Order: sequence, then structure tokens, then C-alpha cells
Amino acid sequence: MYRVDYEREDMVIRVPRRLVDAESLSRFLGDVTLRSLLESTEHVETARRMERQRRLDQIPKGIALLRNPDYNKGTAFTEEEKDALGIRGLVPPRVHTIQEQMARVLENIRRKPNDLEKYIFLISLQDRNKTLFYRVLLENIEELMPIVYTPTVGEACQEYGHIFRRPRGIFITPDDRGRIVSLLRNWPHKDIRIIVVTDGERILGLGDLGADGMGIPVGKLALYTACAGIHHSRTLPVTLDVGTDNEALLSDPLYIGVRRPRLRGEEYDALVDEFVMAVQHVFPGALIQFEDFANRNAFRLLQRYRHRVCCFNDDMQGTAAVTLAGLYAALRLTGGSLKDQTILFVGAGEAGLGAGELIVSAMIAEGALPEEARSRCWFMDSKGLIVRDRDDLSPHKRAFAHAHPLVADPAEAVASLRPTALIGVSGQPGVFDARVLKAMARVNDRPVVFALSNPTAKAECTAREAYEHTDGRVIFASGSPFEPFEYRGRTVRTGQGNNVYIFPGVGLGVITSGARQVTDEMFFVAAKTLAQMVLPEDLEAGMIFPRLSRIRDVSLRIALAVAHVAYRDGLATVPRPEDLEAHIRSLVYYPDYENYV
Ligand SMILES: NC(=O)C1=CN([C@@H]2O[C@H](COP(=O)(O)OP(=O)(O)OC[C@H]3O[C@@H](n4cnc5c(N)ncnc54)[C@H](O)[C@@H]3O)[C@@H](O)[C@H]2O)C=CC1
Ligand SMILES: CC(=O)C(=O)O
Ligand SMILES: [Mg+2]
Repeated sequence: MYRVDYEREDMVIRVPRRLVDAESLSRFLGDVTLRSLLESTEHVETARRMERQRRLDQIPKGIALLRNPDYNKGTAFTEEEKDALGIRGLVPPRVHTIQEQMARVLENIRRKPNDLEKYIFLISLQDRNKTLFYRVLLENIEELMPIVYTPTVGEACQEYGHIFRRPRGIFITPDDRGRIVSLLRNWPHKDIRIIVVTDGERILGLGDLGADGMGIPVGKLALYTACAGIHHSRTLPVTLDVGTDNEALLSDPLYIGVRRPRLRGEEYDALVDEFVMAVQHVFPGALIQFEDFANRNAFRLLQRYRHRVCCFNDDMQGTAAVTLAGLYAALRLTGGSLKDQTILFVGAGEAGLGAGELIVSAMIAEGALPEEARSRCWFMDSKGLIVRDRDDLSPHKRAFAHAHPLVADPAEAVASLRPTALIGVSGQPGVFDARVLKAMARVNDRPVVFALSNPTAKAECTAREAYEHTDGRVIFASGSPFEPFEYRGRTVRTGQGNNVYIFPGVGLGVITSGARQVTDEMFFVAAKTLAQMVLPEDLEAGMIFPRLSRIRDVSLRIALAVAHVAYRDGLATVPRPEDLEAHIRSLVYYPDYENYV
């Protein structure tokens, strides 16, 4: 009897010994791909040959191979492959290594006149050769993340219709009601584990970009692969194109989306509901990440689905975890405990309130009473401080309304509340002006200031401003990266407080354990793990997050912590492997060329 290990790592099938010849074995196996034979007798060679032939049969041949980004290797096909796959003469004679190809890619990128051109080049590479795209991204993550992700992805979304080359992901419109299952079935890959979905209404801090927001799910999923090693064929970007209220887009002849005002109310909810249920049907158990929905829908959708399906909202929960991690790391510099901090959020939306709730739980875990914990988190929105006397507060905001006079000026709020940490999630550039920063420096030895709004142009202040107006005493992080700069004779390198440190690892932990739900506890352990991974030398240099070059390790550790929670809390559906870490490691994809012959 053979023990056969299939592509679905959790499946072992017993093959009866009577299936001695390749043909009957092949019939028995159907179209499942045989990955390796672990135990066998005299038929190992036959089965291996059969597997090689089956693999070769799957691979497109001739010019179709060079046009297929899943299989294309560009100039890296071997001499044997050129003959076996019918491409001799269709590629140049010289065979390059992937390292040589990466050098060419980097030379091209660095030659581009601006970041948008770099984005176009990189996305075109993703269209031609995915292995090379992900390898270059992985090995040059510090240089290239600002291109495929914030800030450049924001500019790319603003120009999406104008720079459009090839479609990517699935677009679902109101006209698709009743047929979303069939749209999902059109996707070429069948084993989807992670879906990032947006309706484009709040793309970063840039507002309603309609269907052009597709750049965000595409970018986030590229990071799932680069940062956590989740194979790209298991990911799916989705845009619910429900129209846009952005007049400039509606009148732009090159806009790619449906030209209609945004769908609202029951019809909107019904479309989202059909989508979520269609995912359960076509890709059962896939993790759905809600991304960049506007405030008015985000809270409601998370509430509706978080206990029913495997999903989370990245802007609320992912951002919450990275913010909490930043605070924990800052405490390693300032001393003291979280429950004794006073935190002022400027911005009381998805990101701010999500972070507030997680911080309250973390303070309670340290022994604070719930009311005590809440009283340490203060919020400002566009109308000023969130206080008890206001009668315009949503229930989410009211949970943080404390007794205080209404103050509209953040500098005044800082002077009055004396926060130890100031967190910007308002999407309003310049809100942390010299007065605000100086006020923070007056009431703290080491003021903690996070300007988390994206993209860079929306940051509440720049890294340099934060240093200059606090005599260099600030502990700073920003949602989008700032270049290192010279300050009083030393090079300051600040950290990026962005949910990219969280969602890839959480996703990896969830899909490897087969978690049925994504819980707040998972984000809590993700935050703790992330903060622990900040090295003393990072802190020394001014960084309260690990260098991005360590992101794969960070994601792996977070995945492990998240999977532990899934097993401990009875949420896992994959049997617990003996060695969880080895199991997760074995599933991590490293982009390298496969030998086809
Ligand atoms: N660094 C990161 O990982 C993340 C950053 N963000 C960024 O955070 C920003 C906000 O995102 P969401 O919370 O989802 O948006 P949201 O629309 O839900 O909330 C924005 C909040 O800012 C408030 N606000 C507007 N103008 C203000 C002003 N002048 N003063 C004080 N408050 C003001 C609004 O009243 C609202 O409460 C965006 O720029 C987004 O890119 C969001 C998620 C993750
Ligand atoms: C980073 C992110 O998710 C945002 O700015 O929306
Ligand atoms: Mg987002």
C-alpha cells in the first residue's frame, strides 16, 4: 500500500496495492496532483514518472507558456525545458539565473522617473512572471513596499483607470445579484484561502475611489505572499463595485467602474450578503478581510459577520493590533505599564475606535477595571473632543465619552488631558502642528506620537516635524514610511505603524489552523508578539517596529501565536500537528523556479 501526500497537506489517501500499473493508479487518483510518495514498494519510479508527466501536461506549451505569469520564467528556462515545452527559439539563447533577472528588474525600477512608473513596472512584472515578481518584492521589501503599498498604491488607485493594463481580481456589481456564485467560479484557482474585499469608499485617507480602489486588495494580497509566504494562487482580490459618489470619476471617460451613484440601504446589504454567502459556497472556510469600507458600513458589516464566518476588518482590528504593539514597544523605552497611560486619539473612526477597544481589553488584562481603562482613552473627531454632553455621538463613540468641556483644538486637549500618547487616525494632514507637538513635549519626557494616516501626504505630521518640535524626545511612528533623516548629528530612522505588520501573520495563522472565526484575542496576541520582536538596536535607532527585512519572521511568529489561540479556543478545524511551528513553516511559499522537466 502507498501512503500518498497530496497538495492539500492535511490529506493522506491509502492506495490499494492492486493498482499496480500507472494507468489504473492514475484513474484512481483522478485529477488530484500527487506531490510525493512517502512510503511505497516497487512502484515508486512508475508513480514518479507519472507525476512528472502529469505536471508536464498541466504546463502550457509554446508561446502560451511565455504569456502565462503562473508558469513563465522569462529568460530562465533551462535548455531541457526549451525543448520539452516547445519554446526553443521563442526565448533568447542565454539562460539567466533568477538572481540575474532580479538585477535586471531592479535596474529597470531604479531608472524610472517616479514612483507611479515604478508601480506600473512592478505590476506589469506581476502580469508576466509571478515567481520573479514575488522574489524581487520579498528580497527588496524595504525598497519596494512603498511602491506596491502605501504611499504609491494610493496614487495608483487615483490613476487606476488611466494606468490600467490587465484586469486583476473579481469585480462584482449590483447587476450581478443572483449570480455571484458563478462569478466566483470564473476565477481560475479553486483553492482560495484568503480574500481581501473592498467597496472602494474609503481608500486609505483618499476617500471614495469606486472601482479604482481595486489597487488596495491587489496590494494587500501581494503582501500576504511576500510577507507571510501564502501562495498567490490561494488569494483573491475582490471589489464590490456598487458605484461611486466621486463626481470626478463619474465624469472621467477612462473610469473603469459602474457609472452610478453608490448603492445604499437594503440593496447594498443584500449584495454584500450574497457575496459573503457565495464565498462560503465556492471557497468554504476562506478568510474574508474587509478593507477600506467607509465608516458607515464597516462597523455594521463586521458586527454582522464576525461570529458567522471567518472574517475580520483590517482597518479596525489589524490597525488596532499594530497600534497596541507600538504602545507596548514604546513602553520598553519609557517604562511603566499600559494601564497607567493616557491616550488621546485624534480621529474617532474605524482605526481609532478599533484601537481604543483593543487597548481597553489590554489594560483590563493588566488588571485595570473596565471603566478605569475606558477613562484612559480619549477621542477627538472633526467636531472636537468626544465628551458626555455631546448629543451627536454614535454608540461606538459614546462608549468613550467622558466628562469634560468640549474642546475643539488638539493643542488645548493635550494641555488639559496630559496624554502620554497622541495617536493620529484622522486622515487630516498637519493636524499635529508645532503647537500640538510642543504641548506633548511639555507634559512628557518622552512623548509618544503616532501619525498613522495614509498615504504620506495625509500624515498628521512628518517624522522630522515630530522630532524638531519635541527636542528630539519623541517616540514616533507613521502609517506610511518616512525617509531616514539627519537630526542633531545622528541618523533617525522611524518605524512604520501599519497593519501590514499584522494581517499577513494573522492570515497565515488562521488558514493553517483552519480557524472558523477570527477573534479579538488573536489580534491581542499578534500585538504582543510584534512588540516582543522589536530589537534593542531598533529601539535605539528610534524604531518601535522591527525592520521590514524581518517581516517573514515576524509574520511566522504571529501566525504561530494566532494558531495557538485557534487550537486553545476550539476554533481550529485542521487537526493539531505535533510540531505546529514546523507545520506552518512547511506551508510557507518561497518564490523560486520549479524545474518543469
Ligand atoms: N496606519 C495604518 O495601519 C492605518 C491607517 N489608517 C488611516 O487612518 C485614517 C482614518 O481611517 P479610518 O479611521 O478608517 O477613517 P474614518 O473615516 O472611519 O475616521 C476618520 C475620523 O477622523 C475624524 N476627523 C476628521 N477630521 C478631523 C479633524 N480635523 N480633527 C479630528 N478628527 C477628525 C472623523 O470625524 C472620523 O472620526 C486614514 O487616513 C487611514 O489611511 C487606517 C487604517 C490603518
Ligand atoms: C493601511 C490601511 O489599511 C489604511 O490606511 O487603510
Ligand atoms: Mg485599509
